[in-house]
Amino acid sequence: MWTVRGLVKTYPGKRGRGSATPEVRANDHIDLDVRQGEIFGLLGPNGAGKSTLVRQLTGLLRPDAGRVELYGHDLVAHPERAARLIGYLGQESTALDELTVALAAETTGRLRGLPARAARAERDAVLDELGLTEIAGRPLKKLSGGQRRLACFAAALVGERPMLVLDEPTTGMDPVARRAVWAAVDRRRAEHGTTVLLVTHNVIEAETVLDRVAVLERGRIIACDTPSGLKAIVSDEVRLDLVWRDEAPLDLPGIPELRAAAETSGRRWTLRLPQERARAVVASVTSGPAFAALDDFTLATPSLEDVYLALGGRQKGLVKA
Ligand SMILES: Nc1ncnc2c1ncn2[C@@H]1O[C@H](COP(=O)(O)OP(=O)(O)OP(=O)(O)O)[C@@H](O)[C@H]1O
Repeated sequence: MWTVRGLVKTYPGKRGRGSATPEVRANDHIDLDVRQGEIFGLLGPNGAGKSTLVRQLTGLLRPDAGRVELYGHDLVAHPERAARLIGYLGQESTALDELTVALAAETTGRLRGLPARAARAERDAVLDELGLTEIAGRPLKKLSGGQRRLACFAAALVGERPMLVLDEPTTGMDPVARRAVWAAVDRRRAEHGTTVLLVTHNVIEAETVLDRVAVLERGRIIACDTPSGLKAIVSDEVRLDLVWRDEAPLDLPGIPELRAAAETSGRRWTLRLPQERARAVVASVTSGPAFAALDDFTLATPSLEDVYLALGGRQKGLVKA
């Protein structure tokens, strides 16, 4: 339904004495197929090229090379057609900031071709659905970050589109607002077969809501599958976190070897180990003198972040809760 082939985007470098910047290949031959009715995710660290990809898929940025087709429309040749097919929630909301929550939703509906009465009816229904009725009269710029994000999401829903593109929709939201977002997405999927493309850093959310996910790293897709299919890559591994009370007891046998294998952050050591080995390590640090130096430990099954690292992802901080 959404077909992307060989998409390339390079931002030119800047010349300048002492401040020259090199060109950036933000998308490097991307191929992608998003299917009708699925929630498809783009996961990757800062600067991986997610927003650049999304802006090309929505007709907002022209690719240097490649094809983007949505419902048979060529969006590279006809980017203006994207607006009729896609409800887009970008990272910034500046265009709506001066408006009240109600007016932002209503105006979006009108811009999408709804008659005045229908735009008002949809506005009221969406604000009610998302629990925004009480703050409907307040300007977006006077709301908290999470409230503003929810209001922009509400506006993106008015004037129903078959495709929703959401760039980090739940950033800054509390759990109640997050749940409202995912319930609204689910409802549209069940009632209208809406397809969703979701950009996220949040691996926990990704594992919960996505049908399939593409992992981006420096402009390339390094893996694409269901969350459980991706996790099968590292299924024999577990993550062991050790938190030391004070200094780690490096004088004890085995501890220096653990440190060499661990990713360390202050008193916390994170190890990704085969299950057998993890069991042996837990047995050794929870008995004898090492235990006295240990403050806490946790064993966890792999997350998409572990998959990202196993695939050769280099940047820490994929997770942004
Ligand atoms: N307008 C621009 N001009 C020059 N370089 C850009 C521009 N926009 C993005 N880039 C660069 O292109 C690369 C990809 O950026 P992009 O915003 O697509 O990444 P992202 O995965 O969406 O990151 P984030 O998670 O931080 O939003 C980065 O190296 C970024 O610095």
